[in-house]
Amino acid sequence: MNEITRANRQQYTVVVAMIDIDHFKKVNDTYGHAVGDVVIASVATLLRQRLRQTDIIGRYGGEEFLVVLPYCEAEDGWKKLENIREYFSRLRFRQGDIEFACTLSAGMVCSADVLDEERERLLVTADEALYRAKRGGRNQVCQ
Ligand SMILES: Nc1nc2c(ncn2[C@@H]2O[C@H](COP(=O)(O)OP(=O)(O)OP(=O)(O)O)[C@@H](O)[C@H]2O)c(=O)[nH]1
Repeated sequence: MNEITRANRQQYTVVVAMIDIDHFKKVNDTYGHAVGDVVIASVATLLRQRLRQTDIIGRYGGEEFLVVLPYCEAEDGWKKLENIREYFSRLRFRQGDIEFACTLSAGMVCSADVLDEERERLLVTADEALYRAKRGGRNQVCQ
């Protein structure tokens, strides 16, 4: 998490977000692992298309992504993630004649909104927000 350390040192705000496809096990179980992989790849493409080149996008485990947005305020970060969430929910995937849709949940935190001593654990805080998004019904961005 060099970017977070740098942001703390140089005092610019950074948004950290965890993004997770909803009920993904069901996608695999219903349509197969290969189709699941297509869904994961589409999230990666969407993130690359909708975020800046200087933003950091990483795959964090199976169907989970971690993004770090340097020089980004909470409001702006939330809007970007909400836009990605909305767009993804409107995508349609196919397996033969069957068409289906997926949703994703995201948890985010902005470094400006946490105490100094908590800046090192932005990832944990973002993960807690993701948990709230899941518990709150999924297909939403929580901070
Ligand atoms: N197709 C595919 N599946 C993967 C990959 N990595 C992990 N998975 C699957 O992703 C699923 C993750 O499911 P869970 O974490 O249990 O949660 P979920 O079904 O997404 O439900 P919620 O996160 O609670 O909405 C598991 O079934 C994994 O096998 C991958 O690279 N490709």
